[in-house]
Amino acid sequence: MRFEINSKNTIMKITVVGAGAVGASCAEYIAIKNFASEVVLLDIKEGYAEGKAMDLMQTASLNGFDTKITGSTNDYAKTADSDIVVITSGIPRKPGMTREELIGINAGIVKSVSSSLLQHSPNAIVIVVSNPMDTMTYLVHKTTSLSKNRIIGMGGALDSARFKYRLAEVLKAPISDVDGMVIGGHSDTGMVPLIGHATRNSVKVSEFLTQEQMDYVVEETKVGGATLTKLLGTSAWYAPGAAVSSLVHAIACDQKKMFPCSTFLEGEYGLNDICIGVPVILGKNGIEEIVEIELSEAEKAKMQESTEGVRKTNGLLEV
Ligand SMILES: NC(=O)C1=CN([C@@H]2O[C@H](COP(=O)(O)OP(=O)(O)OC[C@H]3O[C@@H](n4cnc5c(N)ncnc54)[C@H](O)[C@@H]3O)[C@@H](O)[C@H]2O)C=CC1
Ligand SMILES: O=C([O-])CC(=O)C(=O)O
Repeated sequence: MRFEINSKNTIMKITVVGAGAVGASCAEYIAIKNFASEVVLLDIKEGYAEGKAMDLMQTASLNGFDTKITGSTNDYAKTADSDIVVITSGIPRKPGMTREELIGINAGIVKSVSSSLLQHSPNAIVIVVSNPMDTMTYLVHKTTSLSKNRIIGMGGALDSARFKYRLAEVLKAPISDVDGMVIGGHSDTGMVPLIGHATRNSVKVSEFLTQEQMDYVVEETKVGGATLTKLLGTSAWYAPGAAVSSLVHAIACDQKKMFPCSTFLEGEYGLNDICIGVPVILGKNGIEEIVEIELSEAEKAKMQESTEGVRKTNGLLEV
């Protein structure tokens, strides 16, 4: 075995619920990064997770990983003692839909899945992916007894990756040259790409780009998921899977990396009783710190607007 040694110096078990497009992509990236001993894929569809796990395991000798991937049809006993659990179960949107429209079906799924997972892994760190993600993260917060540092919503890591893709496009620069972050709600209107903070090799992008180019980057970033949904007929999975695997890696290997994640706020950014995307430090304890950065008045106003959108969706929950 040649696993990267994680912080606990132990082996890591990770469960991914939902063996669909995002869940399988996430499992694949986790395996390829070779830091986990075991990934359990679980799905409600008979044989589906077992099939995906077998297919992925048959890439192991080709891709050079030792992570063991197993599948389970709704048997949570097989997920017992997971260190990290990822919830991707639920329906994706179709072209023309918003993420918020998924709440009716996905809230029930996320509530029952998180409860089943925690019965077998009461100390797990939970990463919520199912949409509408900020509201599903809030739901897990409200319906489980997990401490807030162990409940993490994935959206900002993906949105930031799309932001960097668009920045690189207009800058005509390699993506490795650009840096930028998206905070706020994970929705078509609620994302707040921090264009004023974005850089190319530490130089603000405003030095290179016109206002029109920066507006283009911001708008394309916000509708990044909708653009792909229109092209694919369902929502994206490669970048979402890669984004989740980056969060899992940061936690499993105690990397103390900063990502924008949806987290329960208690006064940070002047906000309370909401899960929304802000920069956090991820390590072995999950969210180890919420980082409060200085926002401009315009950014604060956008964050406020985003908050109102998330609260409206939270209001549809029956908790
Ligand atoms: N937060 C984010 O950045 C992103 C979120 N998403 C969301 O992730 C979710 C999954 O998307 P896809 O993988 O594309 O969908 P998919 O339809 O390919 O896969 C979902 C899987 O969940 C399973 N499932 C449904 N109910 C279940 C239950 N009760 N227990 C276990 N498994 C169950 C289904 O059988 C299916 O295999 C969607 O809600 C989507 O909107 C997708 C991309 C990015
Ligand atoms: O667009 C969607 O519905 C799925 C998602 O959250 C994303 O890809 O950002």
